[in-house]
Amino acid sequence: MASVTKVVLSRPVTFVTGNAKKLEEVRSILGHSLPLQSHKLDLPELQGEPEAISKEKARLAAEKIKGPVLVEDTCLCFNALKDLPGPYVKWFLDKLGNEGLNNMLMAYEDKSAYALCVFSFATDADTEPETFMGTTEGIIVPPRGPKDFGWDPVFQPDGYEQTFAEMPKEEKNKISHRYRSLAKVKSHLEANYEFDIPSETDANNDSAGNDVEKDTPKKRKREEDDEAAHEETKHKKEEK
Ligand SMILES: O=c1[nH]c(=O)c2ncn([C@@H]3O[C@H](COP(=O)(O)OP(=O)(O)OP(=O)(O)O)[C@@H](O)[C@H]3O)c2[nH]1
Ligand SMILES: [Mg+2]
Repeated sequence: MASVTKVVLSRPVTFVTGNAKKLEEVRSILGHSLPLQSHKLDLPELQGEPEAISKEKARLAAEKIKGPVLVEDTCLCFNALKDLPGPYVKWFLDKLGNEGLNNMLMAYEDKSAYALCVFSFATDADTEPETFMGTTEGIIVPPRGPKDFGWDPVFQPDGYEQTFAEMPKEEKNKISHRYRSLAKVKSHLEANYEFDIPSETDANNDSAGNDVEKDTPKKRKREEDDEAAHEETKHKKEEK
């Protein structure tokens, strides 16, 4: 059997996103299977097909981080609307809310939709990013469940009675578009790359000198506390 020469990476992969909820799911899906750190940055996004948007995000992220990066772009596609809002769901959700997403399908009998996650991995800014797609099929329903993550309250995956928002997180993370895409990322990286990371301290900074914080238990705990405090304030506001 021909043996595959693996590419050696001397830095952890930096997951670049401006979305704390995505990061939370990525961490819990990947666990410690991959040396991963995060960098909070809301990257500019092209208009176009999901794969092209995700790839361009990876190029921009790799330019900024100057090391191996992982990014993702998430779409929510309504079959009756020929896959719209797709990659533009963020803006539809911002302007119209979950009720508005429902109303968009009012004129159609077909409420079916799919969630699509397109991860892109790039070792550096000059190498073509590799993309990995994962989808979960479902239907769009009136909002049910906690409102702490995007359109989760209106997406009910096929074969389930609960919306993504109503499901325990562990359940969503076993069937989600993000899980399915990350499973491909993980097996591709395991098969083609190996990590040889020099020292603990070096890994705390990327080669561009950005302060990229390592994913330590202490960091996670702090972020969980921040998140909990944020949620508590949000709920108090909503109760008023
Ligand atoms: O209910 C949800 N369940 C999910 O599993 C999920 N994943 C993403 N989203 C939302 O869909 C839009 C994607 O836009 P998006 O991919 O550009 O993300 P973003 O701009 O928030 O982060 P990033 O681009 O910095 O990574 C944004 O509104 C996200 O909040 C989700 N909502
Ligand atoms: Mg975005």
